Amino acid sequence: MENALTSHLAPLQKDRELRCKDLMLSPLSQISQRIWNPPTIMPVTADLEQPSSLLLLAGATAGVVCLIGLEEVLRLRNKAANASSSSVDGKPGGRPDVLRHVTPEEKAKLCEVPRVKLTPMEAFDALRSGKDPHLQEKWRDELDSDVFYVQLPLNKRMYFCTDTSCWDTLLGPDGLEKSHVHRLLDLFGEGQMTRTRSLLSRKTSGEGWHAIRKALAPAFSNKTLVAKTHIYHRVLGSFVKALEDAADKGTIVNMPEWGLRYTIDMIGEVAYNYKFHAFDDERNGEAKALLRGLDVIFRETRYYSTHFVCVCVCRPYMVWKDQVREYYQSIRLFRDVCRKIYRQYLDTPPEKQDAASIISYIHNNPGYQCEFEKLCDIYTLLWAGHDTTGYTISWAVYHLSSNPPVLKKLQQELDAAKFAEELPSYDELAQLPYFNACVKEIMRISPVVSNGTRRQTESGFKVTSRGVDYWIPGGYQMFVPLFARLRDDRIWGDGKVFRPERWLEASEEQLKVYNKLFQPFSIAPRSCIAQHLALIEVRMTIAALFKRYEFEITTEPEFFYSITYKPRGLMVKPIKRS
Ligand code: HEM
Repeated sequence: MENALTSHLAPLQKDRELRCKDLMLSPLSQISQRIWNPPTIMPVTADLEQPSSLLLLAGATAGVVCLIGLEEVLRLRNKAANASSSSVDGKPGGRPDVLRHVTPEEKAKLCEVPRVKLTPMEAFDALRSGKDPHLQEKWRDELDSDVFYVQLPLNKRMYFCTDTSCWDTLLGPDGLEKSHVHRLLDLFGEGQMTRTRSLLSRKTSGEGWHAIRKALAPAFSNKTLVAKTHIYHRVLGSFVKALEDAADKGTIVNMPEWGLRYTIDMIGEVAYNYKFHAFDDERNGEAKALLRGLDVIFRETRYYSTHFVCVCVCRPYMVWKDQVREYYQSIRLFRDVCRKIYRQYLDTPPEKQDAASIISYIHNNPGYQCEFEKLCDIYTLLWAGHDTTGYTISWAVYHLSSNPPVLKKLQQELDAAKFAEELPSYDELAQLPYFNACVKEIMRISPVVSNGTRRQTESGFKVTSRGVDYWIPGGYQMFVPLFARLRDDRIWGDGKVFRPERWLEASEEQLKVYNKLFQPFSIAPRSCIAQHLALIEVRMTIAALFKRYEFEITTEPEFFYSITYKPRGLMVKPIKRS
């Protein structure tokens, strides 16, 4: 792993300094990058026998202690402020006014949220390991409550609300803000202690999110995306060809890995006109190194969920851990590849730039304050744009291959359909009811963004669930897991069973309820900006794969959660259909 990463880093790093000057226009960003960009500071490679390294380590330790203390002081201050601001007559700042209209008298009558019966260390381990993606469902059933919290070490808590009726209140336009975790620590460390953040992590109000999203929206409209069908077909064509070779040779395929190779190719071309050549054995070194690197990043990023400040500050000093070195190498590789993508775009003469590509919309977006902010969204879209779709395709292979009667029915429909070209178009697929029911069912039972994202309880507020009024204190992280909504037996009857027929058999009334609750892309205003892109890609791919192949599962997957929900280790043998 290290060799693969290092060999791809070396050439990219050659003109790194130059590009940093070029792209990070803000001097503040440059300075903070240098100070806080862990790969460039000493400790990761520190020679512990050098007195200077020891001094640095001692200084860093003192810094960590101060930061943890500072964080706690800020939390307590926030708590005190919330206690006084939770009245109707106060004029509190921030957004969730709807949530906080509770008088002190009312507050006294509210119930305390039940705590998950785990010690802080047990809760930390359970969340960090990612081995049980259905934890929140389990905790909900154990406590018989849709609102609960886990206590974590260092006096931290995470709140969860699995009640679907609270969804609009918590995530809707007047709902909770994005978590302050993102303010300190954006994905891949780029936002660490800097003012830069990505579309995914900006607060809904006051951080330019609205302007940026509005200017990016046309790039993700159905019309713009459907016009790129030739690109989807080209990339999908190489994936189908690779599977054909595997089928001819009887090769067993690691489906999640292949899914990600395919979707990184797709997002590279659709969004950035950049070719990763992930299925070309001669040229796929960069893509392979990048995907392995991202796997390392996600593994490490799990620690952020619980103790982000400690992790973000301490990790660079964990010199004895190989995985920490790998983590920073991977971040470096990821950043450098994104810079290369942006450089390639900037070097393209304007008349040859594709004005409808997502990178053009990023580059010409007046919402960003500097080039570095644009780069942050190039990272975000590259990551979010392949991981989610890649694992959805793997889930499709898993569910359809594990349910032969469903697969048979689906293939009958696909066989009967007439497609104008070899690969189907978006409009042609829209005409296939059973196929569309299968796609919905896959995304219902295995929503890749199963936890939603974290939100922040900026001030204390009231939540009513199952007729009980709870008081949620301010200053904590809150999760509104998608799983709970999409797999809840109280809504779906047999929520944990894969049954596409439910979408076709439901009465009109029932279907209305299902469609309202089926929100794998979350709800406005922070719903997925790329949902049309995701649906086009996922639909076309599922249709193309299952029209040609069947997949024999040779190794059952391990259900795993780390940022996204994954069927880890799913091995399949593609078999050509006669
Ligand atoms: C099956 C595929 C996908 C699923 C299930 C999915 C799901 C989601 C969900 C649930 C959110 C909301 C997170 C929150 O509550 O804060 C989200 C946001 C987002 N997604 Fe996706 N997504 C998918 C594909 C993609 C793709 C292909 C891209 C990029 C090309 C993308 C980019 C983003 C971005 C940038 C946001 C943040 C939007 C904002 O806050 O304004 N997603 N996605």
